Amino acid sequence: MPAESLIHPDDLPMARDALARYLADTDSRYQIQLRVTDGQAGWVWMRVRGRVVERDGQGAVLRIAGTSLNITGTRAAERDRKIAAEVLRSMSEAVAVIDADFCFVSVNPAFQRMTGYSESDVAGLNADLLDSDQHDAAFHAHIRAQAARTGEWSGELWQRRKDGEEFFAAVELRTVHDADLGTRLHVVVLNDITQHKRTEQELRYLANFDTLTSLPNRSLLSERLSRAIIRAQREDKRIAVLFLDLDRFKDVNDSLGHAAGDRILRATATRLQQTVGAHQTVARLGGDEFTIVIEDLEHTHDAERIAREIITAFEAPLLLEDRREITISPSIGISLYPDHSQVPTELLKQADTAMYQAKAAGRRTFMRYDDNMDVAVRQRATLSSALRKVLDRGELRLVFQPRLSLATSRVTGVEALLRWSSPEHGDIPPNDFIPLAEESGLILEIGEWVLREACLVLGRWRQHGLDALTVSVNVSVLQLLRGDFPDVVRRVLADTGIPPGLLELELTESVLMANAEQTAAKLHAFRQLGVALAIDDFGTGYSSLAYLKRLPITTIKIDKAFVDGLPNDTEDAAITSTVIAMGHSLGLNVVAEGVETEAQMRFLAGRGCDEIQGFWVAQPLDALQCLAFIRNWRPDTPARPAPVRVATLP
Ligand SMILES: Nc1nc2c(ncn2[C@@H]2O[C@H](COP(=O)(O)O[C@H]3[C@@H](O)[C@H](n4cnc5c(=O)[nH]c(N)nc54)O[C@@H]3COP(=O)(O)O)[C@@H](O)[C@H]2O)c(=O)[nH]1
Repeated sequence: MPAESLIHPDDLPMARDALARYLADTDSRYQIQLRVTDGQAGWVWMRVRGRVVERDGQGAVLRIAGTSLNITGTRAAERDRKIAAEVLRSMSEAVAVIDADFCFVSVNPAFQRMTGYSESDVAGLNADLLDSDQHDAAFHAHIRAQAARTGEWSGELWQRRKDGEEFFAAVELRTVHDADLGTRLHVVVLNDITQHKRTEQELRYLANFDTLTSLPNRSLLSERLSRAIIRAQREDKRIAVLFLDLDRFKDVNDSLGHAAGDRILRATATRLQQTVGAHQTVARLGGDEFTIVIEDLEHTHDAERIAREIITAFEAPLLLEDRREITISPSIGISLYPDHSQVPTELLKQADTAMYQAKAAGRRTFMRYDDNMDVAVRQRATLSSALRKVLDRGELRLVFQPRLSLATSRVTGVEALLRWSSPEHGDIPPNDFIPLAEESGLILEIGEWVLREACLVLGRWRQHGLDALTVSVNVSVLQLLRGDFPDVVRRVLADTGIPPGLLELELTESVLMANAEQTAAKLHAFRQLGVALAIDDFGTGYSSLAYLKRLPITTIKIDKAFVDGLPNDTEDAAITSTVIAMGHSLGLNVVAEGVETEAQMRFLAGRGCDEIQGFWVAQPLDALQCLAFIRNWRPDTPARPAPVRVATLP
């Protein structure tokens, strides 16, 4: 027993107490651990053991003998072991100690939480029970070989839990030498990073794919196009970039609602991928714009063939997820590597430009890029901005083309046709500026002006006694789908005093068919007003007889394209005869457009066509000329007077 002066003051009470208890026979042996000064600066831990070696006659202790052992080193090692065990126990990372044969020696609680295996489950078993099938045997063998050779391995790999579920783990393996066992042990630390990996994958997906259609987005498209160009350069191949935009998608979206719009976009994505095949890149750039990259082109006309196939594929209605069917057509622009550019962004821009030209050419078609298109695009932009000022500057006017009844030889009505005479750009044909007005939405304002002006002119003519004359006004799809067009018509009729039965609205066949459901309601509203409804350009769309029957149409106007070949072209003759018969069977009035010759007129009269319109009767005339024409017209004139021509744009 060391002298009390040498014992650490904190340990002295415990040492005294232990001695007292031993002497009182409470404890059978005397054994304590305490700090004792070594006489220098520090303290050493001693294990002190003692026992009574001499007593007096009354049994009182006279002498205790014992041993003191310096245990400073052992206590430090013990403390380190305890700390290490506690650290292992409380770690969130799973730790497994495995032997040189890769069999488990011990695992910590986090290992059990992560893998489902407790220490007793795995003790002595090979660590390959965690191997997942996501990696092949060679991969696992490689890790073990490296661990055995270098004493370390770190990386990420799939592991399998006790319940079979797989998890993605970040693994650190270090080999340590166990002096006690005289062997090498591998300490393996595992971190479950499955969630992290999923988030990373989701972020990568979001950065590269369009969430609505699951197609590659603009960023992945650019990457793929760049890679395709490198491949094509190496293999001396061609690439086509097809830029596709759905015709009038905005109107459909606005009228059917955005949920339906989303369904259309998804169905479009599927139709496109099915048409071009899974190996070609179909991407969505946003809105209703899609891009297709066709690799390994043999000939440039292969790109056009594919564009044609896409347009044909869209002739069949898209079946939406809610089982609704909708027909929508695409316009496609094509650019080619290396013919047009070798730069991805340029190719995309050129295909986009060509797509706009396809739209301008009447939609539902494709165009191959050429350098002149850039000039055309600039011209369109200039015209577009000039168009914004037409109404304020009074640059618009109407011309009127008479319509003749074949039964009575009387002029029954006129079609109002819009003209734009710009001081800067000259006379611009409606086929050039109406699509621009539709794109910008200006057609709503312009269309209302046309309607009001046509009714005002008819009102003036009625004062000259032409009180049975009708006026037809062309209506753009945008007017029909957007806003309150039936209210606009009602208001204009009320303001101008025109009886509703004298107004006819002309709608093109493709407009009616592509937006059948939404337009039907509006058409019924017009019919309730008493306004007549004509299908313009009949035969150029895809309307079915059954469908026509369901629409409250009053007139069919046979497109000029079918009249042109009359009377000799057998196909045109058959088509016009059928349309006339079909129209009559549905109780409709049939008008033939673009009649230019007497022979055409006689053929149509022979087939019972009700009315004709065209240069043979008269070109479109300004209001005064037209009034004069109608008033001078003699139904009983045996020989028709020479057709009226105007010097300016018809
Ligand atoms: N939404 C609106 N569209 C309009 C309006 N005004 C015209 N248009 C549409 O523009 C297209 C071109 O029209 P236009 O250049 O006026 O041509 C018309 C006639 O001039 C022409 N026509 C008539 N008869 C003959 C003929 O015998 N030969 C011949 N070569 N051309 C002829 O046809 C056009 C008539 O078109 P349609 O409407 O189909 O009856 C045209 O699509 C117009 O609809 C407007 O105010 N709003």
